[in-house]
This record gives sequence, structure tokens and C-alpha cells, in this order.
Amino acid sequence: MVKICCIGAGYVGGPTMAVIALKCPDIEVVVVDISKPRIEAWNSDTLPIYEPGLDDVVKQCRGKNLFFSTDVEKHVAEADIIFVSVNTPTKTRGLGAGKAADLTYWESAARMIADVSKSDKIVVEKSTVPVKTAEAIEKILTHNSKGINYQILSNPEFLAEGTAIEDLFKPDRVLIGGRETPEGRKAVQALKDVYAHWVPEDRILTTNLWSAELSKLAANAFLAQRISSVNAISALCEATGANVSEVAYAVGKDTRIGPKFLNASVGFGGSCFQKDILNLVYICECNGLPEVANYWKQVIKINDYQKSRFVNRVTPAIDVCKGLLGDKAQISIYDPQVTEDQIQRDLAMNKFDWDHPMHLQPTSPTAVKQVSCVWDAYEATKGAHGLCILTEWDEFKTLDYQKIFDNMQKPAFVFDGRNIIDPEKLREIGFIVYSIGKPLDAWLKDMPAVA
Ligand SMILES: NC(=O)c1ccc[n+]([C@@H]2O[C@H](COP(=O)([O-])OP(=O)(O)OC[C@H]3O[C@@H](n4cnc5c(N)ncnc54)[C@H](O)[C@@H]3O)[C@@H](O)[C@H]2O)c1
Ligand SMILES: O=c1ccn([C@@H]2O[C@H](COP(=O)(O)OP(=O)(O)O[C@H]3O[C@H](CO)[C@@H](O)[C@H](O)[C@H]3O)[C@@H](O)[C@H]2O)c(=O)[nH]1
Repeated sequence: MVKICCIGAGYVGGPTMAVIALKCPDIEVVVVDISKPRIEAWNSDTLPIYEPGLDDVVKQCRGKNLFFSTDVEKHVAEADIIFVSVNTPTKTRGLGAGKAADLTYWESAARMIADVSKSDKIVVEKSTVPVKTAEAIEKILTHNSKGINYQILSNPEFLAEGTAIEDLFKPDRVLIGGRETPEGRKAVQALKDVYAHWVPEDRILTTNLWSAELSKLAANAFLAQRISSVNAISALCEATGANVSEVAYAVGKDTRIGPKFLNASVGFGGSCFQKDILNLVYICECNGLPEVANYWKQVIKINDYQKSRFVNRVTPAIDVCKGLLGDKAQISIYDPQVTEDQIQRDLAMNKFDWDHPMHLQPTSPTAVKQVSCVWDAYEATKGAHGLCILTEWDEFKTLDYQKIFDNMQKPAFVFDGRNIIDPEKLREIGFIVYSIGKPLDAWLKDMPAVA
């Protein structure tokens, strides 16, 4: 029986390994992590992450051919294929701080693999890493290899949060990069055989190592670029009376462009786009390509600009609603999936020293005290001057906005950062509405919306 071990029971490691276990009953899969609470959660009824369909998949294979453990060394030693799916955040200190990927977790995993291995291993880069990382990993692994043969493969993950299981069941493509040697090709084939249990052959792409590593960064840069492009156009829509939804639809109808990922928004968030583009920028700079670095940096700059524009749309109305945190507003937050603890942690988080506008910098602990978290959208909006929609949960589309209006102070403002509500319907109720890239209310038209 082929044995797989995955180091890192996070957003990627957990769901990816659960799906491999489900689709490959002939393979034993063990997911290991240094975090005891994370592993305990994976072994409980309350999994550490929320993804539609994940509970079902885990229930079907946990205890059969899917295991979660903190006994990292034992399972690494026993495995034939080791996936490394540890976090690779932006460096906060040292060379490249604020841009480069922090590979300390990856390096310590590689050193541990080298220490405990007694048989040949295929080591798979699942984490998103800078191009050429495999070379450094190879050096660590083979430094004192005791005659063990290691093959490094790059197999980046393309799943998106919220659709992880669907993406894993039916990936657009699976990408496997390896060394172009007989041993390298054999390792690529071994990993291909795993995915071939459920992914059609023509969707499994094989490339050299560096193409696979770079394709992941490039894919995220292209996706984020589309969002920055439509967001840049949204600013022009507001200035001219064009409607960004109509423009995006018309543009996306061109089959060369395509309709997906053209929703104007308050800017992209998520755990990957910003860090991966910054990483790409840093790699370009290190390779003596400042023009290319600046080109991709602009995608982040437009994203910051879009966030600033939104804040500035809200803050003029702060005569009424007294501003966001920076302007000492009281903020009541409702998110159906995020705990108060997590919200407070995110708000107080130390970000890297990058040239973000002041109000996008992390808030001070005093500002965090101005935030309260509630478990009900109606409660969150009670007595408020303004309502900001910043995430796109379906339930926000079907709230009783009349009830919300009745309980807010007047004039009542809605700032829709995700373009999910019908502005006309809300205006009929009596709200003053700002929707990104849509024709403006008379009230907002004369307000400056500079970044
Ligand atoms: N989250 C996503 O949607 C997504 C999608 C595609 C790719 N990625 C990439 O995948 C990688 C993992 O992301 P994630 O979201 O799963 O991160 P995560 O933070 O959710 O999980 C990483 C896990 O690795 C563990 N870990 C760190 N060092 C370890 C070590 N030495 N030994 C054992 N465990 C260790 C941590 O405790 C943590 O539980 C990142 O490179 C990320 O960029 C993420
Ligand atoms: O038209 C759009 C589409 C998305 N977004 C925003 O962009 C961010 C990212 O969204 P999404 O891509 O759905 O989620 P992620 O989980 O960040 O996934 C991205 O990042 C992952 C980590 O690398 C990749 O694996 C995925 O392919 C890639 O989609 C979110 O803030 C969205 O609101 C927009 O503003 N407009």
C-alpha cells in the first residue's frame, strides 16, 4: 500500500488529503501538524475549517485510510510520498521583509524529513513557494542523505476558499513539475497515478520544476490583475455614470476575455493574492527585472486604491456616521463564519512594512476596543448610521432591509463593497446607497472620493 504523509493540516493540507483518501482507497494518507489543537479539531466533530462538503468527505474516510496525527516524525519516516503544505506567509523581518515569502516553516520541515528518513522519498511542494525553491530544498535534503534518494516535485494547489471540495473534485488542471531525469520522470508518474484515480488524464499537466513553481504565482497574479482591472474601471464608472456591472458583462462576453472574475469589489482579500504577488514582485527585483516588478506591483496598488476609495466614500458621510475606525467610529461587525476572537486578532495583527496608506495599516489596540462583534445582522445594524457590506455571504442578499432601515438612524446609508444588493430596491426603502462602480446617489455625487 502506498503511504502518503502531508506535513501541514491547514486549509490546503486538510481538504486536499481528505479528497485523495476518498478517491484512492488503496492509499493510506496521514496528515501531520505541529499544532496539537488543529489535529484535535481534525479528529473531532468540529473541523478546524469551514468548507461545504468537507465534513462528509472526512467522515467517510477518517479512521479507514485517512488519519490526523501530531506524531510528525513517525509518519514522515514511514511515507513513500511526503506532501509539504505548510504556511509560507510574507516575511516580516530581514531581507525582503514585506515582500519575500517566509520559508522558515518549509525549511524546518525539510530538515526534519532529512533527519528521520530511512528510505527513498518523493517530496512534493504543495505550498506556494518562490520559483527555484526546489533547488534549495534539494540541497537541504541531500546534504547528509545517507544514500537516500529524494525526488522533489512541485504540485501547487489552485483551490479557492469556499469552493475547496468542488475544486479538488473537479480541478481545471493538476500541475506536476519534476526533474527531467529518469528518476524525476518516475516520481512525476507516481504522483500522476495518485491523481489519475479521479482526474482525467488530459487535465494532469506535467512540466519542469520551475514552470510548475512559477505557474502558481503567475496564475494568482493574472486572477488578481483581472480584479484590479475591473476595479480601476469602476472608479471611472462612478465618475461618468457608466455602470460597472454592465461594462464588465459587455467586456466579458468577448470569448477571448471570458466572464469570470470580473466582479468589481472593495478589493481582493483572501489569504493568497496579496502575498503571492508581493512574492512575485520580489523575485522579479532579485532577478534584475524592475520594470516587470513594477508592473505587478501596480495590481496591489490599485487594490489599495480601491480600498481607500471605499473608505473615503464612507468617511464623507461620516458627518453623519462619524467615520470608520481611524475616525473613531463605533463598529459593530457581523460575519456568519468568523469568531470574535479571530476578528480581534486580525484587527490587531502586525502587518509587514509596506507602503500601504495610513488607514490600511493595522489598527491600534485602542481602535480595536471600538469594535464589537455580534451574531446577528439585525443586531449589528441596530442604531447604526451606515451599513458596509464587505463579504459576499448569500444571506446578505436576502436580509429584510426594511427591518434594518427601520432600526437604523436616519439618514441611513448602505455602502455595498461587493455589489450584491439591488441599489434601486434599497433606495425605494429610503436608504442612501453607494454600490461600487454604479451611478451615484445625488447625496454622494458631490462628495470627493479620492484615495
Ligand atoms: N488557503 C488557500 O486557499 C490556499 C490555496 C492554494 C495554495 N495555498 C498555499 O498553501 C500553503 C498552505 O496554506 P494553508 O492555507 O493551508 O496554511 P495554513 O496556515 O492553514 O496551514 C499550514 C499548517 O502548517 C503547519 N506547520 C507549519 N510548520 C510545520 C512543520 N514544520 N511541521 C508540521 N506542521 C507545520 C501549521 O501549524 C499549519 O497548521 C501556503 O503556501 C499557501 O500559500 C493556500
Ligand atoms: O471577480 C472577483 C473575484 C474575486 N474577488 C475577490 O478576490 C478575493 C479572492 O477570491 P477567491 O479567488 O475566490 O478566493 P481565494 O481563496 O483567495 O483563492 C485564490 O487564491 C488561492 C490561493 O493561492 C488560489 O489557489 C485560488 O485559485 C485563487 O482563486 C476575495 O476577496 C474576493 O472577494 C473580487 O473582488 N472580484
